[in-house]
Amino acid sequence: MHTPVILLSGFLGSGKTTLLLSLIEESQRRGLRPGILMNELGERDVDGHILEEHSGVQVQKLLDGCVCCSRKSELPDSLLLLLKQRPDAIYIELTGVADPDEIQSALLEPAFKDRLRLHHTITLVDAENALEFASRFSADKQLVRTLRKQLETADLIAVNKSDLVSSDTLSKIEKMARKHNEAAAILFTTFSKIDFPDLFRRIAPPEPMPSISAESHPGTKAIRTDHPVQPVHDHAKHASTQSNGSFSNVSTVTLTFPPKEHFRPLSKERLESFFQGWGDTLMRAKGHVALDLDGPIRLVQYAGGRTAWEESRYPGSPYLVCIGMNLDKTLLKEKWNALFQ
Ligand SMILES: Nc1nc2c(ncn2[C@@H]2O[C@H](COP(=O)(O)OP(=O)(O)OP(=O)(O)O)[C@@H](O)[C@H]2O)c(=O)[nH]1
Repeated sequence: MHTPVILLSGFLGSGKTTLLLSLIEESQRRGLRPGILMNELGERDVDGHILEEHSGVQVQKLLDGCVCCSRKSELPDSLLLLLKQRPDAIYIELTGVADPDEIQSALLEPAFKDRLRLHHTITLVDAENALEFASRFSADKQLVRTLRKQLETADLIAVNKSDLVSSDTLSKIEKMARKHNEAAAILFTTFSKIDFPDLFRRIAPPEPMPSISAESHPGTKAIRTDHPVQPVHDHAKHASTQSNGSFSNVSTVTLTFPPKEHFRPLSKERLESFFQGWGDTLMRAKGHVALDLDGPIRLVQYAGGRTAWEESRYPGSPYLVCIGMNLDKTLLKEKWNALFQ
């Protein structure tokens, strides 16, 4: 029997974890047992903790690098571990700078081709920022190419964060996505809410369905399912550009909080302007942070230039993961330390 696999792709902060959480919750409602694999660029597992906290599921994690290149050799073992749990489906959240092609070809390796089938590759697009990506990241050709590959390889493109933009912008994004992918269904989503009944068809074994259609914007096409995956073997080239477990010019820095005696309370506004101060070089920040010594730990998410705050039950020491392009790590750490002086 082939276990269906859903790949979740899309740039940093586009809404992959939000979608994964919904997929898990919907699976639980349907009595399905999913196996989850999360890949994070950073060495700390912010998203895995969010998922475990909200859904109670165990998540298989690959941290500190990208599963499509520097962590690629670990993918088979992770998949085998997941298969041992006999899941009804496997959901894999890729990093924001991963090329889904590489994972699709890994599923065709002899160890998996009779055990796994690609059910969907969903690429999330951050509607508020997607139109500027090519010019904003023009210094990093490989990143721009990867973002294009994320569109090209999807069979479902979810233009997410559509609450933050006008319908005119959505139309422009649809055109841009269509230019790279003629066949994918294109949906417009808020908080990654996509049409679950369609997505879940053919995961539940007793419900065979010949084809799947997506609730879509006018002009979108049906989702192709179980589409043939062509092996692509340029990951060696991809991996050779790696340094410090990061993709091209994208790297991560984990910031920790000072000890009690050096801790000075931090306001939300100060932390938000710390993020803003880096301009486009800081693409994403997320972590479980402490604003004062006796207050609660909070989850902070900086993505696409916006900061969101949520409650957190994270039991460990606070930290913040920063992901950026050409990040000056020394300066970042210096400015971080200065926040507490
Ligand atoms: N306004 C708005 N915010 C959203 C939407 N979808 C997700 N977010 C927020 O955007 C932030 C990033 O969402 P995630 O789901 O963590 O994005 P991601 O793609 O998993 O991020 P990485 O794994 O770091 O690449 C979070 O604060 C979400 O709550 C949306 O449709 N509208």
